[in-house]
Amino acid sequence: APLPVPQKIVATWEAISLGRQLVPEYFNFAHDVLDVWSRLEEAGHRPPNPAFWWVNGTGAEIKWSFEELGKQSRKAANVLGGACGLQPGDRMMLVLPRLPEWWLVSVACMRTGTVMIPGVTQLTEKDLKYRLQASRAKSIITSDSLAPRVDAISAECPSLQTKLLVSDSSRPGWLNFRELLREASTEHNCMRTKSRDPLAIYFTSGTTGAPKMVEHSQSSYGLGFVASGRRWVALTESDIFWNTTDTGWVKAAWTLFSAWPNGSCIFVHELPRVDAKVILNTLSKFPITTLCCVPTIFRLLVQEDLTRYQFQSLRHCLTGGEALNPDVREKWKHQTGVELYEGYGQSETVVICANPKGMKIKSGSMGKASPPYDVQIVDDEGNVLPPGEEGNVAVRIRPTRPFCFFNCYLDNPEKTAASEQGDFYITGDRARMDKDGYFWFMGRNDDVINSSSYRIGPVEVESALAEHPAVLESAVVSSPDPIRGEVVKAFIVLTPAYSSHDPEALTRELQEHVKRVTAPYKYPRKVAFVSELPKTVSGKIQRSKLRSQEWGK
Ligand SMILES: Nc1ncnc2c1ncn2[C@@H]1O[C@H](COP(=O)(O)OP(=O)(O)OP(=O)(O)O)[C@@H](O)[C@H]1O
Repeated sequence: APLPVPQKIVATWEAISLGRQLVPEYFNFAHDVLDVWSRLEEAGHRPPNPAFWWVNGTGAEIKWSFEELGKQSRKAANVLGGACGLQPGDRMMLVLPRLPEWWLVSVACMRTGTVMIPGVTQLTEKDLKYRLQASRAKSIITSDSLAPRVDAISAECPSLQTKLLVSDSSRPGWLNFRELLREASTEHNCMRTKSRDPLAIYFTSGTTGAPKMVEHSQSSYGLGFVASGRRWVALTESDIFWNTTDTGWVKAAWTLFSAWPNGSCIFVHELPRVDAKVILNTLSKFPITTLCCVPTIFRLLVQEDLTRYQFQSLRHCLTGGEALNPDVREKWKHQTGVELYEGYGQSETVVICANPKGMKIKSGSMGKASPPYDVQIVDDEGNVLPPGEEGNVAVRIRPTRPFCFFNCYLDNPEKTAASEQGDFYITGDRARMDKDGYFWFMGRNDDVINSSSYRIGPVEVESALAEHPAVLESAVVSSPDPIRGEVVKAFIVLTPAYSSHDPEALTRELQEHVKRVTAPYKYPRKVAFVSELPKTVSGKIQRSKLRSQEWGK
């Protein structure tokens, strides 16, 4: 029997996403995906759930169908092309809290061919100046809290022509986006972009040297997540997908490009700060079917009494961005009945490894290579290593560079070249692959500890510590030692129940515990109890900060 219309259309995108069908020469996500869903919705091919659902936790709510999203984003496109004076190919910084305007402006950028540069709202004046200068952005859109920081540096950013404010009040020198949007026309002709045209630029977090600009194309993002959205995120047109990520992080784009091609609803909570109870209450109150959070948040959630909540619609959970400790996955699954599916990727890529729904999970593994990527473990010369051996996680880019891959590090051919070795792109992460094709993350290259010629991955030690009831979370790094050169040191945040225990006795107990659950040489010879761990805005543990502190550099 012929497939119903939406399934047939999505199947075509999925085939492209999997590398089984050629990427079309022209592609624009707004025109070729969102406007198509608008028509499918109108023809009754979609349940009546919204395409976008935003709440702020204090009663305000916004729901848009694909039709309404189309209308609002065409208005927004007219603001960018009109008052804002943006031409196709111009760049715009997009730094907003989790406000509906972030999604509107993202789509408006697609409609006008504007290259968006998302950033997090924690950017300082210095960060903003660096980003505006390096990217030569013509425009920036932000909210009240960041506007003064932009004003302080905008004179030093000669390319910056317009500043757009998302606010109910006005500010001298700024265009008011909400006012302009109200008056804008709903008629707009979508720009006909080529698949290879730039769509977005992301600044890496710059843990090593100045942040680099990662450029993605209309198709790398626009079509690169359809298959993983279907298989790993397991989305269909009746799903409601909540990812708690900050808008400035690639995960917000991953969510957009996974959910909307599959006809799913993107759910957003403004979440001014991460609060476990707010997250759990939101999951109870709204018919969210699919949840994605970084492991840090799941670590917080499993500390709560989850049996007090009823998640009526929740059926699929995901995590990624850093390693998931098996203990956290088990606790979540045990208390909610819902499995936690881990994925792995980078700003430079789409999903590199994942645990698609239904695949057997090996606890502690980040899953198998996600097609169309050919993922291998290679040595420093780019030679493929056999199963079981530790090496660099690498994605094959020769003879064929996957379409769903970054174009380059902008204005930085040396860095682009340095990220390649033989036929591969080198991620900078260390792992091994087992004979069944599952990948086991060890750590970032720089985070791996060399102690008395043993190589120790921090994640394994942290996961061992996580199994002990005293440990809320931990970061394991190398620390100098006069005899061994370097040793394992664990920075540990205790659970409330253990916070007043005798630190020396607890240190010994935790050391014995690690010796019992992993190879004894991996145990932390040094232990420090701390009240919190340094983290990036996206919630990742910054081991490099602790390491520099240990080594005094
Ligand atoms: N499931 C996972 N398990 C372990 N690590 C992960 C996982 N998912 C992502 N990561 C880590 O996150 C990295 C990608 O993160 P991202 O591209 O956001 O930039 P970043 O590494 O935080 O920034 P920068 O490259 O500037 O340091 C991966 O290379 C890996 O180290």
